[in-house]
Amino acid sequence: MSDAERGRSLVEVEDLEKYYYEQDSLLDTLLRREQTAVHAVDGISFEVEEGETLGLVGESGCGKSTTGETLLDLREPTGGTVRFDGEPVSGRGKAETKAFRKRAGIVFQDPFSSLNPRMTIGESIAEPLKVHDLPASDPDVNVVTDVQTENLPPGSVTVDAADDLDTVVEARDGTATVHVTVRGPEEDRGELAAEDVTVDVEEDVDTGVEVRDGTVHVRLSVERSRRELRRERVEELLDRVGLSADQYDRYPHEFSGGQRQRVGIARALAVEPDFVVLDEPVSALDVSVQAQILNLLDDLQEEYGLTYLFIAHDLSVVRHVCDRVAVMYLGEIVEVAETDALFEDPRHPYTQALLESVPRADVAERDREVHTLEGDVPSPKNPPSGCRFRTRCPKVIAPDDVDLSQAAYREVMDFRERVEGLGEPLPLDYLREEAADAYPDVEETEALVRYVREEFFDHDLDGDDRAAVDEAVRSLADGDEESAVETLRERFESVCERASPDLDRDAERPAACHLED
Ligand SMILES: Nc1ncnc2c1ncn2[C@@H]1O[C@H](COP(=O)(O)OP(=O)(O)OP(=O)(O)O)[C@@H](O)[C@H]1O
Repeated sequence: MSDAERGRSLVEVEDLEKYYYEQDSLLDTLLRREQTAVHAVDGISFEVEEGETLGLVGESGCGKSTTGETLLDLREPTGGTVRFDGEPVSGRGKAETKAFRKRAGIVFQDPFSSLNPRMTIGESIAEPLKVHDLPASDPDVNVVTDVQTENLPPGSVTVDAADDLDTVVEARDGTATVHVTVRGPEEDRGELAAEDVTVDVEEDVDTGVEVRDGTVHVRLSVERSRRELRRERVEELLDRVGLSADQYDRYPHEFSGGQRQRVGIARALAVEPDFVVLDEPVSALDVSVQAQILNLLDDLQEEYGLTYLFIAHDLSVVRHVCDRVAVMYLGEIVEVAETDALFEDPRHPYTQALLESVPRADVAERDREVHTLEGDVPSPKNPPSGCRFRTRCPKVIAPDDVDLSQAAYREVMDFRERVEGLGEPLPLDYLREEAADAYPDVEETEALVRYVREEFFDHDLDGDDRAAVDEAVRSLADGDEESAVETLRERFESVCERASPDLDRDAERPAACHLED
């Protein structure tokens, strides 16, 4: 979509936090220890503009689904606000919540587990219609008729349309127009009777004709029951999502993954929402089917003027679908950009690393050096200080007087983490034994110093860098962990661990990285 078409924020997220609390063990419960908070979403702000598709990407466990579910008021936020069309989504009354649920829906990754296996797919799609008592007439919609007459004198026809015709006639800009043609007999047979008149209506409405005093009175109405109307609506939806009306009575297990996802989409669209969270809608599907579903989502967006939040871990999917992309890491948004800008010039090292791991079709590109992301996302129970990506970042900023390659600096940082008890603990007794075996003629502590340097550092350390590491190992040998931590911190502490970089949303290219400061 063009920039001119976008602009108004439909969803506004401000400092949103969602923590999960879980007791670690039975012992914690018995001792009434304080619960550990899982910082799934930790202070994010962004907006989704009307009519756009905003991508939300990041590795598994970064908090994408939690964000989507909190946006839809399916989870209560721990802090911050979500506004939909200017109104806060949580803490509202029953009626307002119901009205919001009609306007905002979700498509899940796995349509099989989100569809009730005991319901036919028609029933599944009809369910939200039932909940919202639909189809129903909208009092704000004006029903009008567009009448053509044939073989009848001017002014001899009146057409009366019931107010609720908008339940079956699609409204555009607040008006539902019914197109009617009323025909009289080809030849004049004297006095006109109702049987001589035919009424054709383009839309699917019921008609009644009476002739009184030479005037034809046509009545347009909907005579079908709500149940019949629902079935019709579901059949239309099935057709619209690429299935067929006669599949209404089939069960989910009779469908392929792609077909089930089409059902999931029809179910989400049944109540004609404005906003849909697509939570990894194609991740569970074969690659060949993915494109079909993405095309369908695209067509439906165009047709119904939908706004999407598209959650994905796979950047390659996002590229062709999203107008803008927000990149999430460990509960935070680290970069937001227009899709093309993000792919052509990613600013945050995490975005760069995610892009590096996207497989390229291009043969020339396949040979390029790939720095895929190493390790896992750290636990959101105890996120790293400062920049959360720093423990895996290939561009951590060393202090000015530390002149080490990034690889050497990374080794120091990883070692420091272990000394600080954040990574895997150092097996000190084992290292002592190994050091004594390796250097039997060297004093015990000095042997450990040498051994640790050899074991943990592939890159050479010189001068003050080496002195700081050696000094820290001596402190460890003395059982003084605190001094070891302090010595290493004094020499090597990075701005990336000291301060959390902000995402300046007013910047031309917002990226929460100290390299952008
Ligand atoms: N109900 C819960 N209780 C406790 N922790 C939870 C709960 N739901 C999610 N989490 C944790 O919150 C973090 C964020 O999870 P979330 O599912 O939102 O991430 P995600 O980016 O969507 O990942 P995925 O793609 O794997 O779903 C994870 O560490 C997850 O383990």
